[in-house]
Amino acid sequence: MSRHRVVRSLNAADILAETENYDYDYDDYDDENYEMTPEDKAQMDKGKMFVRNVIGQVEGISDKDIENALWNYYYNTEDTIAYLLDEVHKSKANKKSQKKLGSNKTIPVKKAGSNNSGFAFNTPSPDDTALKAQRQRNTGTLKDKAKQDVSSTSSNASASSPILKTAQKPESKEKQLTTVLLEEDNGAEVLYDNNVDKQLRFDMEALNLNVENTSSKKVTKLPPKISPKHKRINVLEEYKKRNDNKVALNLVVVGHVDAGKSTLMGHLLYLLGEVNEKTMKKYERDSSKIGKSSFAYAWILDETGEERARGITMDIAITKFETEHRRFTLLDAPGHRDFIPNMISGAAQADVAILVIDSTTGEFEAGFEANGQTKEHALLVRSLGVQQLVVAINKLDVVSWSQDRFNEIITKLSPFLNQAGFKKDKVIYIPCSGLTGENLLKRSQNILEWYSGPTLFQQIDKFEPPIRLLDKPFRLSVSDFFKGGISGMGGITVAGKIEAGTIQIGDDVLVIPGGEYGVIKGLEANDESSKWAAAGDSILMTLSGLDILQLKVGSILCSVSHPVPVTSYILAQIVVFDIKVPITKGFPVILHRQSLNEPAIITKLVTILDKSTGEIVKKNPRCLPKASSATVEIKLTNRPVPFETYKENKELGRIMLRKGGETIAAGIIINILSYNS
Ligand SMILES: Nc1nc2c(ncn2[C@@H]2O[C@H](COP(=O)(O)OP(=O)(O)OP(=O)(O)O)[C@@H](O)[C@H]2O)c(=O)[nH]1
Repeated sequence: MSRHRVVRSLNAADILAETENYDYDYDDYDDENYEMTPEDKAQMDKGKMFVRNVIGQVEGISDKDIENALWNYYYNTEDTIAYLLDEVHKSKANKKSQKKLGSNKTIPVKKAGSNNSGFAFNTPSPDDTALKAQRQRNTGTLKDKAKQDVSSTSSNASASSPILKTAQKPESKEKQLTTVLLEEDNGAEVLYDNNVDKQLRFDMEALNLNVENTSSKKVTKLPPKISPKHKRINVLEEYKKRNDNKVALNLVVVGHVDAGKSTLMGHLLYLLGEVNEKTMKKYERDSSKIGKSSFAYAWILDETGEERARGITMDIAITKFETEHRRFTLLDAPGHRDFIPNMISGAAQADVAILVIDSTTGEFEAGFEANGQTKEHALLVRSLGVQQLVVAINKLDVVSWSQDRFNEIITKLSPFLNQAGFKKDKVIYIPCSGLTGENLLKRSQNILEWYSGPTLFQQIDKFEPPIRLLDKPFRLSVSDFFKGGISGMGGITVAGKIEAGTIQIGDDVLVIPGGEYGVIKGLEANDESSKWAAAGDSILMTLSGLDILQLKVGSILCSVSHPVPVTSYILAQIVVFDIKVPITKGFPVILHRQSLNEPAIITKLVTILDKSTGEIVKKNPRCLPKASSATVEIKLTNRPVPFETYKENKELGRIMLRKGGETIAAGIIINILSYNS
């Protein structure tokens, strides 16, 4: 049973009816000379900051435009954002169509008579009027006079807007959408969209923004219309059907350089029949021609010429495979320290991980010491939210399948992994050889005497299903993008993993920063053509109506009705890694969040915390030593970017701090501190 309580069902017509019964003269209202109350001013300032923060510096939207839109929408930031973005979008579309027609003239627009603030609604639609009236009622500025003539107000629809240089048609009544506004018991607002049968949560308190009083009476605009060409899909139902069949998981393979990650996974894919004999023979032939025959299996995943020639993985390779109960998207990460940013971007997409250890004498030790990648990778995947780990103790063929060596490695590794935050029962050690293929799919004869546990294949089939943020607003961190669409269609294609929410063909998505939106024309989820996708899916999405210059790796695509805030100033709780020099105020770092990496400065050391209890041990410390836990203020130095708190979104709320090629700390965003102008 739903725990939501219907507060009120409203549509624009209802509000109009209500307004008609209210006695006032709309023309009598003097917008220009209206004195703002201190409350008005405070609301205006907060709202302006929030709106600017969300849309960023969009060309054509001045502070004055924001103020006027806020004023007209009674400080409702969601409606204001939707309106402003819509206007810019329409303006661009109009410019484009004028170009197509070979005309560079803009359609003349009549000037607004009564508003010289530089901005006016082009077409005060009936609901604008109603809201205005509602505001006037609430501020007590209306004179008790004649009834408003709605039709005359609507026909007086030729005001101009500086952000919209072309003519606009009034929106027809049929197009006005109905929203049922629901209120959650905890005070969070839930918008229930009748048309798409989907719930979207929006809890501004969780963002600590406290921007506006959430009124159960306000009318909220829905996301832009859905193309009638596409029948709406009940994505949650489809998701359930898909997962009833086999649970989908993103698996990252990490470990020190040359530990054998690509060989191990390449060989497993071959044994599973994912690579045919002919291709495998070709890889064997070609790799031996360049004197790298031992890399034949690695070539299944290392596809570029440079990777094959150098014998190292440089970027994340993505492949799919299935076990009896799981459907995996495999992310093979580079081990070399130069490519850690790529590794982070891959690991950020992962639910579970395989940590590959080279058991060869001296090699395990090299990977495990201070500047080896075994420790760093383990810390990184844990900090990025991975809780379940399979440790593949690899290359055991080189050490004669020694049980002693296997145990020695576990003895050294296990305390470290516990310290890094992996629970004992979530870490499983598997002896194997990626080169000979033993204990990958079938039990090795060489370990029968001392090992009776599962093979690698059996163990990964036991990974527990992850918790997906399906009921949160849509979020995707852009990991790549290119011109051209899926299967030859036009547009721009964006790649990334959906961190929260669901989408389907026909939906509009907003790019933050920038505030442009595009319409989803095509989708590929986990390498398969699809009409929908949900949190956890690695997708390709073809968008139309979007300028490619608006996209950047690390940008967030989000739901139009629930944009992600943009800021360059955050409060984070971090765990400091094994660093040589303590962190001090003013420390420059590179901040990583999914595929995003941005220069930043630690501007304030706020507290040192007790690692186990989280209690404050010291306020305003002068430095943060290695292995400490602390809260710090961080400021991005280049540009503001979209951030969400960990409380709001566990996936987007995690960060990583690196300096001089080393990861120095990882943590979570606990507050968004201020907004950028
Ligand atoms: N003897 C033996 N050699 C192995 C085994 N696994 C991998 N190798 C060899 O180790 C070398 C490196 O293997 P890769 O699979 O490229 O290692 P990687 O960890 O993917 O390398 P990066 O991604 O570049 O860090 C190759 O020569 C492999 O043949 C194994 O189980 N036994």
